[in-house]
Amino acid sequence: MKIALLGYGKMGKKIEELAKQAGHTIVYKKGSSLEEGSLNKADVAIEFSVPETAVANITRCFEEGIPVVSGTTGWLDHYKKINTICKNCNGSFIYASNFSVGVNLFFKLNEFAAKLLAPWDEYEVSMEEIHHIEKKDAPSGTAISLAEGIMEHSNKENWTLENPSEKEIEITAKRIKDVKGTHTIMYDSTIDCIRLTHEAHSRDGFAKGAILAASWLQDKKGIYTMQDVLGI
Ligand SMILES: NC(=O)C1=CN([C@@H]2O[C@H](COP(=O)(O)OP(=O)(O)OC[C@H]3O[C@@H](n4cnc5c(N)ncnc54)[C@H](O)[C@@H]3O)[C@@H](O)[C@H]2O)C=CC1
Ligand SMILES: O=C(O)C1=N[C@H](C(=O)O)C[C@H](O)C1
Repeated sequence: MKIALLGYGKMGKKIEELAKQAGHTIVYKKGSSLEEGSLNKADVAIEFSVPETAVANITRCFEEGIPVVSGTTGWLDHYKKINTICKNCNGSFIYASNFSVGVNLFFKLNEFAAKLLAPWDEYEVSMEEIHHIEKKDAPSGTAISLAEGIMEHSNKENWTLENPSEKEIEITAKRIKDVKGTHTIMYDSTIDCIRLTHEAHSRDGFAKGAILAASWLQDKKGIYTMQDVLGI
C-alpha cells in the first residue's frame, strides 16, 4: 500500500516505522516545515497533525480523491462540514479518537458498564485521562468518546472539566511526562468504587490500528468508523 502521511510528529513517525516494517511505502510526508513526495501517488492518506490544520488536510485528500484516515483530535466542531465535503467529493473517510484495538474494545466495555450501572443511583460516574505534557487538547478525544458512550446509556447529558452538575460527567485531565494515554472510568459510592482502566504502554497500538484502518478503507467509498473496521 502506498501511504501519504499528513502530520509527521510522534504519530506520523511511528506510523512510518510500522508501515515500512509491514512492507508498505511512504510516498508523501507533510509536517509543519516539511513536504516530500506526491500526495496523488498515494492509495490512502493517514492524517495525525494538529487541530488547526486537520480540516484543511482532510479536505485536500477528498479533493485529490485519496481515501483518508484521521486520528487528529480537537477539531470535531467541524465534523459535520467534513462529512458534507466527503459526500460531495464521493470520498472515503474514517475518523477515530483512538485507533487502538484495545481502546475500541474498551469502548464496548464502557457502554456495557454504563447500561449495567444505570439503575444504581448510589454510584456516581466520573473519568480521569492522563497524557504526556505536549498534548494540546483536553480532555482527550478518547475521553470525549467514552463520555458519549456513557451518555447514551445513562441520565448524563454532558461532560465537563470542572464543577459538574447532576447531569454532567466530570473529566479530570492530567498531564504527566511520557504518559502515552491512560483512561479510567470510575463508579464511586459511599461503600465502594468500581474502576475500569485502559493504559497504553506505547504508541504502537494507535499506529497499527491506523494502518489497519487505512488498508481496510483504500478500496471503499463513504464514511466509516473503527467499529466498522473491526466488525464489533
Ligand atoms: N486517534 C488516535 O488513535 C490518536 C490520536 N492522536 C492525536 O493525533 C494528533 C497528533 O499527535 P502527535 O503525533 O502525538 O502530535 P505531535 O505534536 O507529535 O505531531 C503533530 C505534527 O503535526 C505537524 N503539523 C503541524 N502543522 C501541520 C500541517 N499544516 N500539515 C501537516 N502537519 C502539520 C507538526 O509539525 C507535528 O509534526 C493529536 O491530535 C493527538 O491527539 C494521537 C495518538 C493516537
Ligand atoms: O495525544 C495523544 O497522545 C493521544 N491522543 C488521543 C486522544 O486525544 O484521545 C488518543 C490517545 O489517547 C493518545
